[in-house]
Amino acid sequence: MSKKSVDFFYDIVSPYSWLAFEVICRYQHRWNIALKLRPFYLGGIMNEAGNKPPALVPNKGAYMIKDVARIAKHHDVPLKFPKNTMEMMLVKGTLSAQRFLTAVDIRQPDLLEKVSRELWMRNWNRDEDVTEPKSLAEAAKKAGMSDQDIVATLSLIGDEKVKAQLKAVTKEAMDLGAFGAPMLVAEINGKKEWVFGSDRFPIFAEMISEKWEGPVPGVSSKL
Ligand SMILES: N[C@@H](CCC(=O)N[C@@H](CS)C(=O)NCC(=O)O)C(=O)O
Repeated sequence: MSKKSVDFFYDIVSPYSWLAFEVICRYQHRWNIALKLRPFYLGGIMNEAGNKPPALVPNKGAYMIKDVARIAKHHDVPLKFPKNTMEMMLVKGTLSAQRFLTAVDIRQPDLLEKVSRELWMRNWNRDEDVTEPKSLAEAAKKAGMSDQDIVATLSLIGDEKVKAQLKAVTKEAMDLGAFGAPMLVAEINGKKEWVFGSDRFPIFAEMISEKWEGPVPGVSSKL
């Protein structure tokens, strides 16, 4: 049976995207799916959709810190809030990181999963920078990219082709109706259907007729 295509739209600024990313990566070889990782720019989505980061509502922001910590534990993802989350999200941002991931997708798509994870480890585990070329290079190195490829990939960050691809992927999500991250998209009866959030896997599994076995498949207590 041919594999069902699943697209995962994410931005490493988003902690819920990291949780969903680890889950869909765990399932990519358990479900009959062809997973395509789609780095997009959440800042662009927020602007275009007229939305704003949930943490800007003070009570929601305070709840999110607890919520994300609980889900991270439940999902077995080593997520820790950085000291200055707002600065990381809103001042420093992730535009260059998302362009870097786009360049990785163009040059070495097989490394996209590992480089994405290393960038999340930087901003959502070790409270390290993800804006400087040196930081992106360190993440790529940890992900197994060669020094020569790192130089070539970094040089593409400002390239029109990379900027255009990031814009196109962001627009593709917008055209589907995006307002946030993460998004899981599948083609069902010839039509693209999607869910928003790291908490919609049971529904998504049902949509694509696959079995949901919890965020850490194989561990029954995490169902
Ligand atoms: N309930 C969702 C929440 C996901 C979420 O809040 N994502 C943020 C980015 S980290 C977002 O884009 N929110 C937009 C919104 O809530 O309108 C989950 O558990 O994953």
